[in-house]
Amino acid sequence: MIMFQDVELKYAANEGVDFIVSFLQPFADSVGISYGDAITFGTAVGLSLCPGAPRLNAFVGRPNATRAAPDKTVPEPQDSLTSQFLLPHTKRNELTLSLAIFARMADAGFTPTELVHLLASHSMASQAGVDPSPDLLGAPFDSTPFDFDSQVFLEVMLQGTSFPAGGSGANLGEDESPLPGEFRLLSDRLFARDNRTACDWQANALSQSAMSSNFKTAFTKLSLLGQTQSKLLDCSEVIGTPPPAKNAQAFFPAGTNHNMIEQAVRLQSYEMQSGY
Ligand code: HEM
Ligand SMILES: [Ca+2]
Repeated sequence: MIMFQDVELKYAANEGVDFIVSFLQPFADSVGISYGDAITFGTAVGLSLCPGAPRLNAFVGRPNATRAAPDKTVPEPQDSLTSQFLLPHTKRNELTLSLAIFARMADAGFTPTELVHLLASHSMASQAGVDPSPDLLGAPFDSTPFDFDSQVFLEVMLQGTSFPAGGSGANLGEDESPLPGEFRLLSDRLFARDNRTACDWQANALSQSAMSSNFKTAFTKLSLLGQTQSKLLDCSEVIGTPPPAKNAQAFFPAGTNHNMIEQAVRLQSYEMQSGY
């Protein structure tokens, strides 16, 4: 991504990544480490400051990429979970060829369960490009964007009620959220309700400690993708210990309650039933 940014930053799915690339590249160049090491080591150092996050391993010594990744491998929030089909978007009347998210993750060796585990990252995440309205710059995916916690898993299970004020409403890849100012990705809504991922999603909603350690395992795998672990140096000891989680478990934000939970287990495939 950094090595071949001239090519890869033009891919639609990478919109918004340019900022961190322009920060990490000069940093990696000045200290003489590869871009892959800068990304994974930076993630471990960054998360060590976040309440509730796991203490990540830090392996270093990756070589730089030798060619650009092809386009259409990174899922977008408007993509379907399984099938490739033309997704009509009611508001803009545009047609988009949808990727099959589970298949693209499988290409990289990740199961739907591991994808859910990686999505703990959306507990400390916000959007800028799905709805580019200035008021929604940094609109978070859960009510606690500075905590690595189970909130995103609980809150995405709540019934959506409205699009955030100040935004342009139903954007491609956007879904109604349950809280003012909160932004929901359509793909996250589907993961929480599809029978292949709903149980893993609920397990993460119910347990802060399992959510955190699940992420650590899946992220270690992600950080070693395409690498031989024995050829890398384990520098994990220099990574600090993150502060403990502020809450032992997820809570219902003000104005929400258990009756708003859309719990899914039995549906054959939520995306089929709801027409996505
Ligand atoms: C199906 C898979 C996924 C989809 C469709 C998806 C989609 C998105 C979108 C649309 C945004 C907002 C980008 C913007 O508007 O600026 C976002 C933010 C983010 N995502 Fe994902 N994501 C997925 C998986 C992941 C995974 C596996 C990780 C990490 C391992 C991750 C980490 C993040 C982070 C950290 C942000 C926040 C960036 C920021 O706050 O600037 N996502 N994601
Ligand atoms: Ca959070």
